[in-house]
Amino acid sequence: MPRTLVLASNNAGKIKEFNALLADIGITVKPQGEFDFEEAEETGLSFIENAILKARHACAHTGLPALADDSGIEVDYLDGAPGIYSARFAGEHGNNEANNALLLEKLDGVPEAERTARFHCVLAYMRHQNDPTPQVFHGVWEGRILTSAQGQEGFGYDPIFFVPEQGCSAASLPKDIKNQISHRAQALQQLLTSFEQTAGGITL
Ligand SMILES: O=P(O)(O)OP(=O)(O)OP(=O)(O)OC[C@H]1O[C@@H](n2cnc3c(O)ncnc32)[C@H](O)[C@@H]1O
Ligand SMILES: [Mg+2]
Repeated sequence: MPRTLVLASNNAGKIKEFNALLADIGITVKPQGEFDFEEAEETGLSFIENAILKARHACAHTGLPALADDSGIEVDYLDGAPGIYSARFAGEHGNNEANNALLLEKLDGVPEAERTARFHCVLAYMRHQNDPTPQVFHGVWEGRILTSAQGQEGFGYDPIFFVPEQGCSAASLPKDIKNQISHRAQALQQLLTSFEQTAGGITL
């Protein structure tokens, strides 16, 4: 089990969720923003490629094991878009308001049954920059796109992502509930199970 790892993300919402999810397992999580290096160019054409690329970049710049998360929302009516481009869907990286407004606009008038969508979270764990066996975990959270924003919790597309099994938007969920059922929670649970199952966990 690594003692310290660098979280290869600059997304404040993700960092908050990872800190909550990894709090009591004795791992010190250092967001990459605490180090002084430029973030990786996300040139991959899939969540997996981007997650591996971000993890390897963070390992190379810190010498620490790295955990990266590449995630996004896949909307069936848009043939899977915005997908890996979720962070910059409306053109400006991280402008959640613009991203959500554009998604609502593109689905204007689309009936409920055709508004299905899912969040993907791919985690890549790397022991070092030349790790030949990065561990990859993939969580998927099914839902649909609302016609207007609901709720104040979470981040990104949460206010317009309806979670059928909860009967509300992801942004209306208490943090601890989202952290039990989300795409990120599912992927992280797979990682923690793999740590436990590997003899003595993944070593530094
Ligand atoms: O690459 P890093 O530094 O981790 O930060 P980022 O925000 O660029 O992250 P991604 O490239 O993985 O893009 C993910 C986008 O998908 C959205 N997203 C991911 N997880 C989400 C969640 O749990 N709830 C709502 N939106 C989410 C969010 O808008 C992010 O901007
Ligand atoms: Mg990104």
